[in-house]
Amino acid sequence: MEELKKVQERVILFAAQKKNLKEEAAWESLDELEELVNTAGGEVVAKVLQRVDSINPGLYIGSGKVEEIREMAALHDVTGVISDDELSPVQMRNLSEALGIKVMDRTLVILDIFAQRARSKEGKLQVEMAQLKYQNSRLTGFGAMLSKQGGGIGTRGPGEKKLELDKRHIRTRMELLQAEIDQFEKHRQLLRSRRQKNSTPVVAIVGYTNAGKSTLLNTLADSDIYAADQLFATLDPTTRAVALPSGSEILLTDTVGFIRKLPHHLVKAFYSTLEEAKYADIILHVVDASSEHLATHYEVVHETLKSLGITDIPIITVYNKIDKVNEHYLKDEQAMQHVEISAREKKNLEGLLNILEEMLYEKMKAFKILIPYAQSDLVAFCHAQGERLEEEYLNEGVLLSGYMHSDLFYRIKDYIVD
Ligand SMILES: Nc1nc2c(ncn2[C@@H]2O[C@H](COP(=O)(O)OP(=O)(O)OP(=O)(O)O)[C@@H](O)[C@H]2O)c(=O)[nH]1
Ligand SMILES: [Mg+2]
Repeated sequence: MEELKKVQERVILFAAQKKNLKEEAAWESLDELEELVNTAGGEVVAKVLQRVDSINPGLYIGSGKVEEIREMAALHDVTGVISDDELSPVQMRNLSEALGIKVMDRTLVILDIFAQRARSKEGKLQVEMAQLKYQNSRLTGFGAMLSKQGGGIGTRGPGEKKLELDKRHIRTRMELLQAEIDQFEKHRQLLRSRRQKNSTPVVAIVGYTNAGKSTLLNTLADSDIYAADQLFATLDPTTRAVALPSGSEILLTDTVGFIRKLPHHLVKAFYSTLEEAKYADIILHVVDASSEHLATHYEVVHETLKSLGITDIPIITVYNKIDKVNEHYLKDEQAMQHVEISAREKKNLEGLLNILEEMLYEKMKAFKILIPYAQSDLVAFCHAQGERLEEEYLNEGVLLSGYMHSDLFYRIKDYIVD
């Protein structure tokens, strides 16, 4: 493995803001890009926003603005520039020719952070795959430029491997990766079907990056997975068992955070592990209630869920960091359920668990049945599907009482006693 040169990036960020969009939103997005760059280890020297009627297909921004950035770059001795929107291969090539320095975009920065953060084998495979897809379409300008540069944002692979830049190699490598990813996929399906048989309810925690998802899982499951004040602290999903107030158990899964402007194909690549959420019984949408950008975050999460095909799972909106909030904030009155908590200060966790339990078991109904001893399979069925069971051995058979999902009542209806 080749050692990568450690390059301290000093960059200028830039964005084209279409006139029909609010200027405030464009700055908000640029500020977030700065946070991403800092997370990736770079330093932002300046931020440039240009209002445009339409996006320049050749350069993304106007040529006058490009010249302005070129002068600014020379003056501040920067190593590169980063666009807030994903650049087309053509725009990237033209811009790097015009500026003579490394040209990057938001997608590349996110990929770079993911490359540094991936821990699991599957996570690493997925990041590498997404990086190769990104590069494959940009080899003409971008690849040559990266080889010249030899380090910095966009050149790191999972585990600091140097990225392969040859087109033929990329294709072969992508096929190999896909085969391995498929294996993981199958394995996950198997685990999932086992869990379904087990009937332990699965609850997935989703939300914007840095909302406090991992902190919530840690508090509830008394675990110590990595949680930190940075974007994309979590990349690999983690599942822990958590006891509800009644004593029954759920499986709680933490997931990778969402962010605005993530291109669709990347959503698919990175969020395939979010399939766990797709099969969850309930989704906890954790929102940082103290963020001034709460409304955007909220929307991005709902949009991303929709693009992943997750539309019919009940969502509990969890307003987190309530300890930091003192003014009124936007509340989602539309949400089926919402609750205010502080994961870090352990405030109102019982409230959250109670709502969770209520929602999970609202379709559970009490039953009391008498099963003849010959029907031991039915007793086993009740043990698998029932909750809070009590049993008594009588002469005629087993007297069982407890709670069961009403959809399953047809299996026991012949044995019901008052
Ligand atoms: N004040 C306050 N801070 C919190 C609370 N919950 C989490 N945090 C802080 O918010 C930061 C982000 O928390 P994480 O749990 O890592 O957030 P996450 O949603 O898992 O973030 P990613 O994995 O990066 O997407 C950390 O510094 C936490 O200490 C809370 O209830 N109150
Ligand atoms: Mg996390």
